[in-house]
Amino acid sequence: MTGAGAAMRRVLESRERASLNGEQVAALAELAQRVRELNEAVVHTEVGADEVAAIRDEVAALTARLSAARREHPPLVGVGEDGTVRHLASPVGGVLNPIAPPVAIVVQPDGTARAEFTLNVLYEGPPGFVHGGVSAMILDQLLGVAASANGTPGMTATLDLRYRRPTPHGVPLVAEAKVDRTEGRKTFVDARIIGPDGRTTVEATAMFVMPLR
Ligand SMILES: CCCCC/C=C\C/C=C\C/C=C\C/C=C\CCCC(=O)SCCNC(=O)CCNC(=O)[C@H](O)C(C)(C)COP(=O)(O)OP(=O)(O)OC[C@H]1O[C@@H](n2cnc3c(N)ncnc32)[C@H](O)[C@@H]1OP(=O)(O)O
Repeated sequence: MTGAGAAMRRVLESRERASLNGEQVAALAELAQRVRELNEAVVHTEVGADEVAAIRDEVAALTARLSAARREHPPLVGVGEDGTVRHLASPVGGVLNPIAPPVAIVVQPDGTARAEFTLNVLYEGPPGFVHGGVSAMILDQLLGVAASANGTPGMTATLDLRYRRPTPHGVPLVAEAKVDRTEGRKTFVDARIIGPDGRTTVEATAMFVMPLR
């Protein structure tokens, strides 16, 4: 394992996060997906007030059932040789996190972190378009994964964004990030979101700094 990977492992282990097996992850991921659908249905519903009240009580009862046995911290899965870790409850693409937009990041052989995804109305800012903070969050994650895949993970120290044109929701988007260079504990990464017409909507550059301990 690289020094960076070992450092990441120490950071993660110090937080005493549980690991789940594949079957447990799959079952909880399906639950999270149903809750994601519930979230969207809440935003769009036009059912009457009595039905809203009845559903509210049913949801509260389900929350109570799930809370009958609780972990202190959300679980994580696996730390790879390159220092990467699958953060199951990540707010970006975390399969167990019902508020996470469905952004599955794949690292390509040349080190580019890439994701294809469609955002629904839950992530809307200006009507018809993605909230700028959501774009920033997705790019931060992608930038961080690229830094980790490079064997130089770190904390986001700077994140610069340029919103070139509005990012539409409800249509397929692509985001990609690639390490530009490293300088000691610092890793500089570039990223962008690309709209369905192939034009860049948001550009980002970030500097990640590996904490000393
Ligand atoms: C190894 C563990 C890394 C943890 C990774 C995180 C998550 C793990 C999970 C999954 C991994 C997979 C993918 C990644 C996923 C997502 C990415 C999202 C990441 C985040 O969501 S993360 C949250 C937001 N992020 C913070 O919460 C940072 C708070 N902050 C700090 O934790 C410290 O601030 C830190 C560590 C940044 C630096 O602390 P430090 O003590 O090591 O720094 P120090 O002073 O020694 O500086 C050393 C050199 O960096 C320069 N420098 C430092 N900071 C600078 C700045 N802001 N601007 C310009 N230059 C800066 C100095 O100027 C000096 O430069 P020079 O050497 O040239 O003089």
